[in-house]
Amino acid sequence: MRVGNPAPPEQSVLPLGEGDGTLRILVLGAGGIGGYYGGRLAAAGGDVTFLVRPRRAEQLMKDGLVIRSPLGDAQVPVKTILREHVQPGWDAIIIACKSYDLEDAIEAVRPAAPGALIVPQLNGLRHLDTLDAAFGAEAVTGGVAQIAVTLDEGGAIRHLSGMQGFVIGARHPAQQQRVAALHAELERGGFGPRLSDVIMQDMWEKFAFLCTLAGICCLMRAGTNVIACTEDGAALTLELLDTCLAVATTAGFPPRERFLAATRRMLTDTSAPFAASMLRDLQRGGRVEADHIVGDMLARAKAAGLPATLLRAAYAHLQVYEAQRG
Ligand SMILES: NC(=O)C1=CN([C@@H]2O[C@H](COP(=O)(O)OP(=O)(O)OC[C@H]3O[C@@H](n4cnc5c(N)ncnc54)[C@H](OP(=O)(O)O)[C@@H]3O)[C@@H](O)[C@H]2O)C=CC1
Ligand SMILES: CC(C)(CO)C(=O)C(=O)O
Repeated sequence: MRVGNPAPPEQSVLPLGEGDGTLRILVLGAGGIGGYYGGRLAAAGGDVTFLVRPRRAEQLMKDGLVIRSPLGDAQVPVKTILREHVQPGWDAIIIACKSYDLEDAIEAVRPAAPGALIVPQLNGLRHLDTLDAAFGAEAVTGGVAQIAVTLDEGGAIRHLSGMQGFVIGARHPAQQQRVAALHAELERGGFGPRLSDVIMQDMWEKFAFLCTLAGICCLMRAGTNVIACTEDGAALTLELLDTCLAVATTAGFPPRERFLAATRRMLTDTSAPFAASMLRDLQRGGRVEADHIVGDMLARAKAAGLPATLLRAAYAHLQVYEAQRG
């Protein structure tokens, strides 16, 4: 791994393409998701620049991007840029912020967007509509992150398990070639990106799984392994999953058998700690993506006339948390 001090943010951005076929990738946010995948790609020699805010830029300049992972640690000097210096000239822009920061993130990347694929890696679905409205549906790909990561207080990315899945796929025929080229470039990062030809199916399945996980973990303030040890914990978790899957099915994305079996097993496994990133955010008193995940699923359930008692309870619980947080 390369280690050292990168150039100051203002000086660190290269002008348009270097002509060697390497794709120029801008990553919005060097938190858990952006930092992990962008960091892995940068460590492997990819042309990655992080669009960050001043505090994170200073941290990255001082320490480089630090990854602590059971799959191998890394400390990588990375290029950063502040929003006031952003210009066009990117092949892809990976959006890796929380949903509540999306509007601001859109304004930050807007000058970089002409000609670039917009590659969101947020959980949920509703961000696709927001990004389509901002950049045009032909620019915005689908994406799923299958990983558990968190940014620690010192600015290091903590990878919490050996899982590191990254799925991308075209949502529009006009994107297909460029998405395939981006996938090939991401392979350099060593995290095994998967190119999906059914990305909306993948996104719906992840949405249903995550909404169940976040909903039940936050409601019970515990991981699914603890919940599943109680008298009704596993049954309640699977009931919530059924509601989310009914919403997905109504939207035209019934779950595939393999997903269903694996998800049921994972959500009721008592052998190893497992919790949603939303529970970690809540336990440290931070903001949560309640509206984007649980609220959105509930709105869709209501619109479809589906019974959703547990989903309503989970969302009410998160809204109470947010109200008390102030
Ligand atoms: N963490 C996980 O395990 C997983 C997360 N996800 C999803 O990925 C998405 C991102 O989550 P995660 O990486 O955990 O979140 P983090 O909070 O760790 O990282 C988000 C980063 O985005 C940065 N950011 C936000 N707005 C801007 C902006 N305008 N300009 C520059 N930087 C900005 C924040 O910067 P700053 O530090 O300055 O606030 C922050 O560092 C979420 O939708 C989440 O649900 C999906 C799978 C797993
Ligand atoms: C469930 C998990 C870890 C899968 O990637 C996730 O997306 C999250 O906790 O936000």
